[in-house]
Amino acid sequence: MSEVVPILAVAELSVRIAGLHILQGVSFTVAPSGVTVLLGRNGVGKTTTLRAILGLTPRGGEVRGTVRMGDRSLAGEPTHRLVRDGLGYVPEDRCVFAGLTVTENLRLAERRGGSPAYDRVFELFPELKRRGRQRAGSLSGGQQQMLAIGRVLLNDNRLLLVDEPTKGLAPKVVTEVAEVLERVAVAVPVLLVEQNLAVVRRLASDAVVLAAGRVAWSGAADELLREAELTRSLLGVGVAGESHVPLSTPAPGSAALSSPTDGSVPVSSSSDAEVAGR
Ligand SMILES: Nc1ncnc2c1ncn2[C@@H]1O[C@H](COP(=O)(O)OP(=O)(O)OP(=O)(O)O)[C@@H](O)[C@H]1O
Repeated sequence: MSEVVPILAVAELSVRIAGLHILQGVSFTVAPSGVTVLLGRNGVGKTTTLRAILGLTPRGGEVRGTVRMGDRSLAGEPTHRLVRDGLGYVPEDRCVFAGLTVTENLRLAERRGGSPAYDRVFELFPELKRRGRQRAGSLSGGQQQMLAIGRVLLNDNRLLLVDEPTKGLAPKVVTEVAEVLERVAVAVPVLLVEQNLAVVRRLASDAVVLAAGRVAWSGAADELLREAELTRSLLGVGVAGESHVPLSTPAPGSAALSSPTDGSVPVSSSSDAEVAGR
């Protein structure tokens, strides 16, 4: 059987910011299709990993290691070039332009665009078409998330990096976002940071778990989710038969200061399967 060539290969990635050694030799690959999920307790460095891949480490930060997309090294490449060449990014805080309309937000993001691209986005998100003249700042959190995802889909992507798209959203909207990502991932591989294990269960084929600045586990997502003890030890949560799946316990030794009750905790529900629409 021929070996699957990853779309992205991260090797020995180390990031130091403000004296903190946040990533300490992280290595993993992203499959050329489907969803690879990056997991870990709060503050272990999931966002830092995505941002390092994109060349968005803050000024003064130190990045070591290699990142390759296909046969190309991404190290030292400016972010705008990576994006132009097909690395799409949906950031955690969505970053829509609040004072601009939905249509203006989409226009700003478009590199190639054209009506087929808009048709594709509006087919996935009919609401964006209906709300074209509404200011993005007045959209609900779920609608802003749809705009953030729709915006990146206006362009041709080889890989999408999506950071906690369901954070802070109501269960029904979590389901809608999961459905959209499922459809998106048919065409484009996705590296997804996600805290909601019901969404992970629905979408992810592969999983990478970070702990204390390193990869603590990687493999098939269903294997991780099947092993309650493994999930508990890596993520601090139980899965099988449990009603909800918060991953909000800071990693031991992590520099995280984030609060488990800061509103960013993953959605809880009497049925996590229900939350993810399955
Ligand atoms: N610019 C920065 N300056 C100082 N510390 C930072 C900076 N960026 C990240 N950190 C610290 O690095 C650690 C990892 O942060 P990161 O946002 O990558 O974690 P995360 O796994 O995405 O967390 P969460 O699940 O809470 O979003 C945290 O302790 C954070 O406080």
